[in-house]
Amino acid sequence: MSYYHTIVNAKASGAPLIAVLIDPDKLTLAEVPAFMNKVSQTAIAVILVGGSTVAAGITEPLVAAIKQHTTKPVVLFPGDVGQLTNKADGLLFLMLLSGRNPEYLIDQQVASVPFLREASLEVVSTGYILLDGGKETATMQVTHTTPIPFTEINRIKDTAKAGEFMGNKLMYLEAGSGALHPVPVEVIREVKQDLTIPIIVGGGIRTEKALLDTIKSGADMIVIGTAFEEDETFFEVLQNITIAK
Ligand SMILES: CC(C)=CCC/C(C)=C/CC/C(C)=C/CC/C(C)=C/COP(=O)(O)OP(=O)(O)O
Ligand SMILES: O=P(O)(O)OC[C@@H](O)CO
Ligand SMILES: [Mg+2]
Repeated sequence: MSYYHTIVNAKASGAPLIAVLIDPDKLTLAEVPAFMNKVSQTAIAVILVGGSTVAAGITEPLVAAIKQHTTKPVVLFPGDVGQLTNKADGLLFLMLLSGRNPEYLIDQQVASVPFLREASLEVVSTGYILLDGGKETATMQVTHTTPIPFTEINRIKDTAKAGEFMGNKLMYLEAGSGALHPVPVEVIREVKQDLTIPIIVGGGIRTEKALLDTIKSGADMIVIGTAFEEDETFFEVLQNITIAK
């Protein structure tokens, strides 16, 4: 099935999807079998692959190795055009709406077209809103953009709604990889009420409480990366919770 429809169905059912983010800079090919064995024992439904700074050429063999261990959709979450590979199933076709850097609003997207025209990836237009999770992140450094503070709720809502009006099919609220503070419940609730498209939330979710709060606030897909990188026992947290809003 289309990964986009899997997310739309999750929104309709009220049971959000959990996605693991695998950073090609951090997981080696040799570590893939054991890591994917842990993934397979959890309710993780989507595997995202990407990073803000990934060396060219390493994403493709990693995705190929991941695919050998799962039938779940493997979706690219790329920081740049160099991370594209047709070995994945889908692509979050990101535009960085919180920033004002044309490189991440249109240039990377245009540069990806010669590849995507020949590829069979499921391409889904995704607004990407970087929020201030209390720590300078790699994404801020790479994109030379400033995140929006959690307190600027109207600006966050207007940015997300503008993305929906411009045709985004998904909206990603990002506190930043390894954020000190995940996206607050109130921010997710307010954006959710205002949009018709599914909402993805990630950044700094590393405790059971943070995960449960994010689920309850209405996120349709929740992305967790650092918690698994730093402590693989976080997989057990996932096994023990009920994923329903
Ligand atoms: C459409 C195409 C081809 C590319 C989109 C390019 C855009 C707009 C990217 C948005 C900005 C960006 C750099 C996003 C990166 C998203 C990501 C995978 C973040 C994860 O960051 P980590 O690499 O985990 O950071 P750390 O290394 O600090 O943990
Ligand atoms: O690594 P963490 O903090 O889980 O964040 C996941 C993702 O939203 C980062 O782009
Ligand atoms: Mg990271």
